[in-house]
Amino acid sequence: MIEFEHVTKAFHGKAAVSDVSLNFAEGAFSVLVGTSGSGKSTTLKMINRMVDFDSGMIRFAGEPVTRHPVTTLRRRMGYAIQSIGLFPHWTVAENIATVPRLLNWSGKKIHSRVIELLELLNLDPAVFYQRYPHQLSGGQQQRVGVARALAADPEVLLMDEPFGALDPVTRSSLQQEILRVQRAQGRTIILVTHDIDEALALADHLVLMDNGKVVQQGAPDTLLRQPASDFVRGFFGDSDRGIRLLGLYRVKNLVRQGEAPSDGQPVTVALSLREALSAFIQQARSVLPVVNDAGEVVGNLHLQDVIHQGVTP
Ligand SMILES: Nc1ncnc2c1ncn2[C@@H]1O[C@H](COP(=O)(O)OP(=O)(O)OP(=O)(O)O)[C@@H](O)[C@H]1O
Repeated sequence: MIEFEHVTKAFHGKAAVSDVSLNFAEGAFSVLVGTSGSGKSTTLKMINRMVDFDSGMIRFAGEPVTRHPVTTLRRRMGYAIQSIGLFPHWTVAENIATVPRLLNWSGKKIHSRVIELLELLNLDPAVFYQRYPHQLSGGQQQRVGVARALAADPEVLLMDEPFGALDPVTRSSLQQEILRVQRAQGRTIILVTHDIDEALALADHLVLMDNGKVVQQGAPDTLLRQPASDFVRGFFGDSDRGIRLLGLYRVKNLVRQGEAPSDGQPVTVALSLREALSAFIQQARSVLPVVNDAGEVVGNLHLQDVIHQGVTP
């Protein structure tokens, strides 16, 4: 859906992005991670032409982005950033309605969409609808920024550290919400983050950048199991790779069915193996029963199977 071919961008003679070739597939959740100053934000901003590239080519839906009028691009691509850029003299509702208003939606449709998004992002409409940005906490402003980006149901969502100022609980629930939206509606999402665990939790397609270049890209599992260089290995923390791999798998992948249910507090099929490992340690057991979403016992989980799954070469 979005293709980079040998794209280069320099600021004041210094390359920020060098010879980057990438393909962001339709419906995929792509995540850019990397060291500070490695060119992630610049890469993102070149997609909706907030920054122009110097050489190479970027295509959106088969056409060079330079052939799409900037206004059209911005309507088709939602954009959410950490330092959120809400309009200070507009209420929360007006901010969220920015693009729907540009698209001439009816007042009624805009109102119901704003309510729906406030609820989605856990902001009580009765409290927040009429507030102004300066009356919100940083995390609430960020959520309004995400709501604004989602408002007109864009084909592509570009997000630059959108959850940066959130506490871990809100951050995790918003991550789940974005994943749900992406899976349910097949949205193409490209997200920049510093947070390795966030990147691993969200990405179908992970792009690791360093010094303006793509160092490795692929499924998270591939980057963890087959790091292309010592830099990649070090980036994911050599000693944490096994634990991080466990975060990519669910209990349901390893259930041993047909065994007599073990003693112990059950784990659920949807739990990550990383969380299941904590349950083994907390309960000082090597086998735990597994329950499905309806709470029925479906088999056992063995600690040795979990450990095996987290073994890296
Ligand atoms: N508008 C600009 N003017 C001059 N230099 C810039 C500009 N934007 C980015 N740069 C430089 O380009 C390089 C890449 O910056 P970019 O913001 O893309 O990196 P990043 O990977 O997103 O960094 P971070 O994770 O720290 O946000 C950096 O060296 C930065 O200083």
